Amino acid sequence: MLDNLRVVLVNTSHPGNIGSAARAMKTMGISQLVLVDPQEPVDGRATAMAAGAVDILANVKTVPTLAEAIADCQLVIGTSARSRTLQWPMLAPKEAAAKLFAEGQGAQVALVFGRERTGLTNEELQQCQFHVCIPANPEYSSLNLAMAVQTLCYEVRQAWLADLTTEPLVVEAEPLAYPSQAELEGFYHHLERTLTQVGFLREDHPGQVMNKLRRLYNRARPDSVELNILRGILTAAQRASGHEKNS
Ligand SMILES: C[S@@+](CC[C@H](N)C(=O)[O-])C[C@H]1O[C@@H](n2cnc3c(N)ncnc32)[C@H](O)[C@@H]1O
Repeated sequence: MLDNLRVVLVNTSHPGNIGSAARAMKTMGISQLVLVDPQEPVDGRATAMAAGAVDILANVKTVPTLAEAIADCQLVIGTSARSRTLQWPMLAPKEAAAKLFAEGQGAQVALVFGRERTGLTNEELQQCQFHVCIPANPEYSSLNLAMAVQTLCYEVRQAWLADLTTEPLVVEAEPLAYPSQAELEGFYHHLERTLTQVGFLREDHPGQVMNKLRRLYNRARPDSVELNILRGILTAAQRASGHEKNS
């Protein structure tokens, strides 16, 4: 499973932190590192901090947007040191690790970390299905980026180790297939377009409706079949209101 887990670092400002994060990952047996629009590329400072984890840096993937980094992921968990205005489904580190481990057996999963100074933006956090917060000292809860990577990767490793020592469960039902992040984004675009076409959303004044709907669907976590039904409903609503499917 640990091969299906990717650690995503968004817009890092210091290459040394990329190296330290790589080292933290390698000690926990996790190797997929994706950088979203780093302010400085991997360089000698990153290599120095990575120590024996330079292989992770050699295989690092760099992409321009978070959407691209997580498009093929079935589960995306964002990390944050503080609570935001719009509350999102929150997991404790152990719960997040258990989910990443369970779903990572058959699909790509991601753990997303934010900028050293400002963390993840609300828009980035809203692209994640769950948030995880390391319950640190409330008076000083912001860990250094690589320390946060270390702590959460450690929890994932514990989930993996616990599984190695327990008897396999007898699985009777087919596991649910969840849509990828790209399919979910396609649904949200379709939903927003349809709600605008039927006059529920105002293009010039959309407010917080879409963010709240994202939160609602994140809570419900539709599987792939359910998402297709929802898209079918949207298409029918578009047709009934005289709009073409792709208009
Ligand atoms: C130095 S922190 C950024 C702090 C930023 N002021 C904020 O409030 O998000 C850099 C990154 O480390 C991770 N991090 C730090 N402390 C964390 C915590 N207590 N729980 C979860 N993630 C944490 C997050 O990914 C965060 O974006």
